Amino acid sequence: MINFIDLGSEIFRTGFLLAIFGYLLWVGRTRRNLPPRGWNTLLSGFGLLVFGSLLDITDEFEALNPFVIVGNTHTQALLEKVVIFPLGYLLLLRGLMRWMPAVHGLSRELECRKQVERILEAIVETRTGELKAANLALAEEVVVRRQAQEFLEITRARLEHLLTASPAVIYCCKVGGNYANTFVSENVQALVGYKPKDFIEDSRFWINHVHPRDRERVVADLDALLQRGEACYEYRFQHRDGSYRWIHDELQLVRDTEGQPFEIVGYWVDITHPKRVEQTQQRLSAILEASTDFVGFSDNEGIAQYVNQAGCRLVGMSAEEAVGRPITVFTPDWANIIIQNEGLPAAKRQGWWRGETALLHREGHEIPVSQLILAHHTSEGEVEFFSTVVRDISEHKAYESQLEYQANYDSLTGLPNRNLLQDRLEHAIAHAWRVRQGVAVLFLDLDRFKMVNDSLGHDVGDALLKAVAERLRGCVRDEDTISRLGGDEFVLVLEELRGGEMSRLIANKILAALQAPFALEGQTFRINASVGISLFSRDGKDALTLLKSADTALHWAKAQGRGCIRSYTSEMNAQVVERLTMEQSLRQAWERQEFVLHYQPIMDLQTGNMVAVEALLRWQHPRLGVVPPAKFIPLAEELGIMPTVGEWVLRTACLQSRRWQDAGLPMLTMSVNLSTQQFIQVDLTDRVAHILDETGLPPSCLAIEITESQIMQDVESAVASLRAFKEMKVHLSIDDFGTGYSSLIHLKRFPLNRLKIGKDFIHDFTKTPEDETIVLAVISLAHSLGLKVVAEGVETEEQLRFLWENGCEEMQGHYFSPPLPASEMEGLLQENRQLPLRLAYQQCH
Ligand SMILES: Nc1nc2c(ncn2[C@@H]2O[C@H](COP(=O)(O)O[C@H]3[C@@H](O)[C@H](n4cnc5c(=O)[nH]c(N)nc54)O[C@@H]3COP(=O)(O)O)[C@@H](O)[C@H]2O)c(=O)[nH]1
Repeated sequence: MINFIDLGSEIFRTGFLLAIFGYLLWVGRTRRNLPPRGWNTLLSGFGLLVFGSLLDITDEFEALNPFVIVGNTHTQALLEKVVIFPLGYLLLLRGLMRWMPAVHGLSRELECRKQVERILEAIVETRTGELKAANLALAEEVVVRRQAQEFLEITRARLEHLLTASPAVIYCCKVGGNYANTFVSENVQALVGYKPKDFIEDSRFWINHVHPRDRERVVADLDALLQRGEACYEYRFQHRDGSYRWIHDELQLVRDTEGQPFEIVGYWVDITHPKRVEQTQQRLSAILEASTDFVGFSDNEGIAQYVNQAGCRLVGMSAEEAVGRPITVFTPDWANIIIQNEGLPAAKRQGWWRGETALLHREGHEIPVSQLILAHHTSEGEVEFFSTVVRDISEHKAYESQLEYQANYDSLTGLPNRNLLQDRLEHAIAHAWRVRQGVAVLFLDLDRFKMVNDSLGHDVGDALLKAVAERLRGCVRDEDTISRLGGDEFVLVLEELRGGEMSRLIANKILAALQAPFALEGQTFRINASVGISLFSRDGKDALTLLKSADTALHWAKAQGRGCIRSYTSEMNAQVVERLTMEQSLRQAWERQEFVLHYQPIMDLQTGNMVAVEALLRWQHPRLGVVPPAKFIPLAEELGIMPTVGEWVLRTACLQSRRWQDAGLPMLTMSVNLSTQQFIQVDLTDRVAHILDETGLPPSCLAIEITESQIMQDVESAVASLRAFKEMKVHLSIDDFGTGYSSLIHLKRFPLNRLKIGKDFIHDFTKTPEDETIVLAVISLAHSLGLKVVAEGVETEEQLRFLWENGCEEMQGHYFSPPLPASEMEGLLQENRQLPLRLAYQQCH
């Protein structure tokens, strides 16, 4: 039986040995990594001991024998005890002995290592200290760096904000070519409406948006940049919305390390507004400089800060001379007083002042000006400076005074005209009220002035008016007013008059002065004048009434004859009323067909036959009866209705003549008078031709009568008209010959047929030798010009005989027949009555 306790003890012993063995192996090899010195011996010792132990075990446990190589014998036991165990122990000892130095070395090495470790630990400790210090420094540096980083971040963010908010757009671009952008800051969008990528993606984007007119210059400047290294210029850039913005572009060339141009960096700023302001200022400045007005401004101390060119010219200084001077040097003293006392206070108060002052040229002469002063205030309400616009009104003033003169004075005589007369008269009346003295108004009209004008020409007429004005000046005091109203009408206002008689005395003095002959333009002649007088306050209390009264008195004076003086009386007004009534009735007469024609025969003094009939106008007034033409034709002329009436006369007379011819009555010449207004019609001959054509009267059956004065008004056109009539075969007669002033030279040029001697000469020639002489002279003159003579107004046989004896060809007058209505004239024609020439013959034979 197996003794399990012993077996266990043996196994334990063996296990223990194996453990020791294993440990030693482990220490030797693994821990110390030493060469296995003594190990084999040691293991052999152990091996033998183990083997010996196994043999012991087999002794105890026979069952194990088969597994033991050596059987359990005494020899074997001996061997076991003597060889195996001692050898085992010896080997074990030897192994240990060999192993000890290694262990000792190992321990020394261990000690060394420990020392090294200690040194290392010291070093580590030192280093750790250093590292700790370094770490600390590092930590501090990290903190600093972090702070720097944060600062950088903040700065970057700030810069970004600044860049976004900045009006300047930062950009980079390539050098040369199209200068394509490589970078454009975001804020470009605010500048021109485009995004940075628009600039970067299209290499021509920037240059294509530069204004075409600026492009060439900009590229040239950029090219120049390569030489200088920097540039700064302005150009227009097209905004996305199509408009152009002014850009200020400032840029620099960046070179690479080798000094070669690398890129351009710069910035764009929108200067559209300042540019506009600048342009506006330039334009304003150009306008100011181009202005013809003095424009300037001064500080509130009154020192000139700016004077434009026109201003400098007006005061005769250069801009350098003018600026810096007190503005008072530009104006005369009297104007400075106005400006200081009135202009500047008003400008300070209400912002502006306008008035008429003057500029003082450095040479001393004054220039009348219209001046505007403006006060410019600070936001605090203080006057900052004054500006002024001054306009030269010399021409205006001259024109104004010329106008004033024209408005108040008669240009021919230099006398006050109606306007100034009215003014002076009003003053005179006002003064008369105060001093309780009289004022007289003398209305003067030259007699037969029209005749002088018409016959001697307008130059003589004008010279006469001037001479009359001069003589009038000599008749009154300087304080009295002499005025010319127009034509030959003069009005005198006599002031401080004592009694109405004085006015008559002066009127007489005037008439006497005018009666002296006038020698003008080579002609000497006399004239007369008529005067109407009105007195303040008897004949009127205001200017208008006094003038009216004097005018009425003048009419009365003229009605009395030449060279009369009449003072106004209230009865005279009735005449004026009559005239007004007449005017009104005359206007209505035409509409009411109140005009008729009477016909007066013109007889041949040789045969006694009727050769012509004169058509004479009559007005059949419903209340006044037949009004003779002398009473209404001048008024009709004044009212301007005479051309219409005259045309009616012509048509009616031609028609009547044609009817008599058609009725088989003798074919006589129809003589028709033309009024002055008719005669000056430019288409007169056409009108007459048209009426002849219309009525069917042969032109040779019409005679036209015109007066000398009508012809002399415009000789050349009269000659033209008369020649045209002559060509039409119309007869022409000069009416009332001898009463006008026709020039014999002109008379020759007129293609006339007859001269009619005015009835005034015929009337009187039997009593007045002068008139007889005139009649004979006219007959002789007419004959010498190859013209027939018609004597008008023949009333007596004596007159008839005289005319017959002296070769007058024809007569017209009550002796044979007064003017007759058409029906009576027709009877006369039918009767074919002849002029009884018996008496004349009897006398002769
Ligand atoms: N433009 C026009 N003028 C006209 C027209 N009709 C007339 N007149 C002109 O008016 C003036 C006055 O004319 P009237 O009062 O008709 O006088 C004429 C005769 O009636 C008058 N006469 C004739 N014979 C005698 C006489 O023996 N004694 C006398 N006292 N008077 C007489 O003479 C005037 C003749 O006219 P005229 O030959 O033309 O001179 C007068 O000047 C007319 O021209 C008209 O239609 N248009």
